[in-house]
Amino acid sequence: MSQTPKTPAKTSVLDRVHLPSDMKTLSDAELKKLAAELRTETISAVSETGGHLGAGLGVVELTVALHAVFDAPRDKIVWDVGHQCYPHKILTGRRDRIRTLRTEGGLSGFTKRSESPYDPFGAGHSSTSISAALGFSMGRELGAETGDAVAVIGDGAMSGGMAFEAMNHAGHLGKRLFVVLNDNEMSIAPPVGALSAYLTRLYAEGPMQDLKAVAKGAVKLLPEPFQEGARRAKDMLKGMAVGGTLFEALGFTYIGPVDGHDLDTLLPLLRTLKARATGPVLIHALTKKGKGYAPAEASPDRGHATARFDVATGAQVKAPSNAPNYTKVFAESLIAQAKRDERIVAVTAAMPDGTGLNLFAKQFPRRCFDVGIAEQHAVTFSAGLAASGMRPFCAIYSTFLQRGYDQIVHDVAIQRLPVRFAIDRAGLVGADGATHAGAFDVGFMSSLPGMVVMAAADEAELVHMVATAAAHDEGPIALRYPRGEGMGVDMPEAGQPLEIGKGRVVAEGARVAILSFGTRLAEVLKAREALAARGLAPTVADARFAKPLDTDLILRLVRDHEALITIEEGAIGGFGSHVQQFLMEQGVFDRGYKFRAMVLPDTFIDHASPAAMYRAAGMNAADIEAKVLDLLNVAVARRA
Ligand SMILES: Cc1ncc(C[n+]2csc(CCOP(=O)(O)OP(=O)(O)O)c2C)c(N)n1
Ligand SMILES: CC(=O)[C@@H](O)[C@H](O)COP(=O)(O)O
Ligand SMILES: [Mg+2]
Repeated sequence: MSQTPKTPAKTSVLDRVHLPSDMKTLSDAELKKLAAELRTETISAVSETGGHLGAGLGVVELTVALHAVFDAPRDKIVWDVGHQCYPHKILTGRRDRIRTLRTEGGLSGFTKRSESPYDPFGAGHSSTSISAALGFSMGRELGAETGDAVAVIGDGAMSGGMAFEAMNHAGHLGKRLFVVLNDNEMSIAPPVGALSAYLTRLYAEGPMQDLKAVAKGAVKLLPEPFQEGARRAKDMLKGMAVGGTLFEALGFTYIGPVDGHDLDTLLPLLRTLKARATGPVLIHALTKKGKGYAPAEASPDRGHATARFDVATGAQVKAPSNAPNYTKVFAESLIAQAKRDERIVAVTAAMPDGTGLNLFAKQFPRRCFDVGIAEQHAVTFSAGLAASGMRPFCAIYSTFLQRGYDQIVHDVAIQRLPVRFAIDRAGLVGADGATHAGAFDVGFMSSLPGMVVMAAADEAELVHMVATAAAHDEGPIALRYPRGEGMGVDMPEAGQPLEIGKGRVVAEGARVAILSFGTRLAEVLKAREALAARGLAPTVADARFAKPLDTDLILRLVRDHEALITIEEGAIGGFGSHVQQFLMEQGVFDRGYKFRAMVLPDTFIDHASPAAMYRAAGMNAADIEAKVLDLLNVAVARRA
């Protein structure tokens, strides 16, 4: 294992590199030095900001080699997911802002087109890079002013269906395209699946190839004088069970596996390929997640993501928690339900820790499935499980569930199968920003006939909602809950199924009613306190369900109040829209009734702290208070 780097470090070569063009005059020896300095700089930056660490450390040499050989931004280097792009950002004119990563107004933690011409394609979700790179490649064929296209994709992301759809198409088109498969034998958790086993076999059965042996794969691509030597290298390797068959069958020239940390291999290989390749090429590079930083290398997720940390010890600076987080409450509630109902099974798409299903898997290893980064499959697989008589909880972050929408419609909802969707990270997530915000699930789930959609107002409600989902055999049901800590409320001994489609009144008041869906309830109650001080305490209700709506409750609130406000942490087209539609059909607006729906603004909110995002979204107690006062035509002093 490598040693923890000492700081402060000298960065004499890195200091001379402001853009990749500055690397063109560096010798290979200097490029090696650059890689070492880049690694130190990455560790130092992430220690101050927190963020994705392990993936970036694993691609330091690849990043240096790609930028040394290719000509970005004319050549398009497309990073899959984008969580490994911090070293790339440092080399592409953003070193001076690298310590602003993932903070308000600072650099994004992913690639982002609006941030730099060196980020030709934005990311955050996985398995998109080959499709995007192929788009650039074909754009060039059709006359677009662009250079080579290079996709850098991890072994985890390669398990996503889109990657294969893209390779299938690229192989068919047969045009020049580079895919670097960055194989570190890790996703966030250890990778699962036959593909992962296949990749392992590719190098377990044959040694890692040095440049000479790599010529086996690249033989057609090497300059004529070298081809004979390369052929000999190939002959030497004959009989060795070196693979690449799958990729070759898809129409790619397969090269590898090569040591993705060895610049003596990477640089000449990429130079040769850049000079000679004509069709699609896949370079299989073996790397280590967390490479070069002992605490990251030693961590079970190889340092995937981290809070701020002390570089010398690796100790992370974490805020103390005051309440259990929603993910853990979900997992423990599900375990309790699964003890009573052996039909309950759980499905995650490569996020066992993130969804809490790692805890479920410990208790019920045979009843928990990690399907890899394959949300579409996760949904239809769950539908199949449900059709077989099982009762699957398909636990997927809101943002990643977007991938499986047709499957939710076609395979689950139309067939009314009892799949239970546990939608974690629903709402604003903070530092991961717009790509990871759970903004749309209420809209896309509650527009489906027969779907039951719940949102937990606090962690105790979540326990009851898991019980509700477990008891709901009639069709699909979804429960949403946010990232992070609960409210610190008293927890029930056991979850009790809620009556489907019924909300609850939390506090009686007058004139205005606020109907909350989800965890903004706490802010609503804060606003109520402030309004009470003015003698304007509103009635507050928790809808619990966006579908079916509690129409009795809504009509009662309308009947007894001058105005109704809904609030949810979701985009336009969700709970508030359904309430509005209902009231419209009832003719309530014909009488000039006052109604407002507080939803996330119609913009993608950039990364920031959750508090700043709520401020930007106008979702805080002060905003709710202002909305009530506005509806009641109460003049207030303008806030600074
Ligand atoms: C569609 C989608 N699902 C899940 C994720 C969460 N996620 C981010 S990185 C990652 C693992 C990626 O593994 P790999 O591609 O091998 O990259 P590595 O971190 O190993 O470098 C996962 C599951 C995501 N970003 N996008
Ligand atoms: C890159 C990626 O998609 C994940 O690593 C994501 O950042 C995880 O988010 P959580 O921290 O909310 O699990
Ligand atoms: Mg990986």
